[in-house]
Amino acid sequence: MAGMAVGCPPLAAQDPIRASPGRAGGAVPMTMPQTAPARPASPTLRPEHRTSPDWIGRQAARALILEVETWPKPGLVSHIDTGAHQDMDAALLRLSARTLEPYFVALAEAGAADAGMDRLRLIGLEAEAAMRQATGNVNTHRGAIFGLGLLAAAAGLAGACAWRRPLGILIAARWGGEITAKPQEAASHGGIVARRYRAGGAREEAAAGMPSVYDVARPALREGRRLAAGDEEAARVHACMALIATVEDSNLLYRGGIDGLAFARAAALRFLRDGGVGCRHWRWAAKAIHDDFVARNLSPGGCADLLAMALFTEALES
Ligand SMILES: CC(C)(COP(=O)(O)OP(=O)(O)OC[C@H]1O[C@@H](n2cnc3c(N)ncnc32)[C@H](O)[C@@H]1O)[C@@H](O)C(=O)NCCC(=O)NCCS
Ligand SMILES: Nc1ncnc2c1ncn2[C@@H]1O[C@H](COP(=O)(O)OP(=O)(O)OP(=O)(O)O)[C@@H](O)[C@H]1O
Repeated sequence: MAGMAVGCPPLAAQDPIRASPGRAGGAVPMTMPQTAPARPASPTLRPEHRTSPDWIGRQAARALILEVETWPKPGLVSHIDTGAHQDMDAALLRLSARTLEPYFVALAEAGAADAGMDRLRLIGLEAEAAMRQATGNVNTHRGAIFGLGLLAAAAGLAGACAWRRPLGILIAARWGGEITAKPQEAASHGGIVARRYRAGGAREEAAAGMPSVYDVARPALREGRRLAAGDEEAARVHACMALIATVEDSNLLYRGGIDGLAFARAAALRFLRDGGVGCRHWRWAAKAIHDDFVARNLSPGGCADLLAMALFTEALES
């Protein structure tokens, strides 16, 4: 794969995270940089054998399963309970993750061949169809297919052209313009929310290079490990709360409107301000927030996806 004649996209003249279409309204400039980007210099990718499409696909499925095996995540499905969801449980999410693995492999291969967004979208739609077939038409991972799928494609492209900077920056530089140019779906829940609240959702996050993954979830995972003496599940809960406190999650907006989003953010922020997973009784504090979300039928599915994406990028970037 490393020998393939694929040219990496030139770096954006400005940091695509700060100057992305989603954030600043302009197209990502595809010229060589004059100055170093603002994001901290690169996590280098792992050795070549660990960037093969098969390995990338396995890591994507593993990240989805790790996300499920995390409790308490406010309103979300886990191995302990189904949160604010009537139509899915942990077993269905695990089945969905396993079903999607070959599609993540295909996306990594397509990325390695420098495919454009049209090709990636076709594979993404096939993955959605396979997910619905396997789950009896339940939307277990639509948002995750999109975000993790783009990261898998970026990992494939990065391996093919020795890209040594974050995968999110590669997404913004290679596919950000095409993601922004595609009209928003009218009938999807994300589309309805985008019109009603001018919320950018999953597409804006991706076109901006996944800032919530790199600037929120990854630092929170590290902080969670420090606070909870290396307890990985605690670190994932800490990162989930950090995401809920900041992300404009279209699932929260669809189910709870502006008030639901504000309630969710305030609860997560209070948890973090009280010490997060460094607090002695953190699990019960998180469980109380989980119960409040369930009582209000709130579920931050976008934050769950972003947590999985953070775990995936940790596995691929050292
Ligand atoms: C862009 C997508 C996510 C459509 O989303 P849309 O905004 O129309 O809304 P929809 O309700 O279907 O899904 C939104 C999902 O995104 C996630 N999400 C919500 N808010 C956010 C956020 N702020 N950041 C990231 N993800 C979020 C949630 O899981 C949510 O369920 C995607 O499903 C799509 O276009 N699929 C077609 C296939 C494709 O293009 N694939 C690309 C290559 S993999
Ligand atoms: N553990 C999880 N629990 C719940 N949702 C998750 C989880 N992990 C990821 N998600 C994301 O949440 C989305 C599903 O959320 P949800 O069921 O709230 O949305 P919906 O199907 O648009 O609408 P509805 O509100 O009618 O159920 C999926 O696209 C998926 O990517």
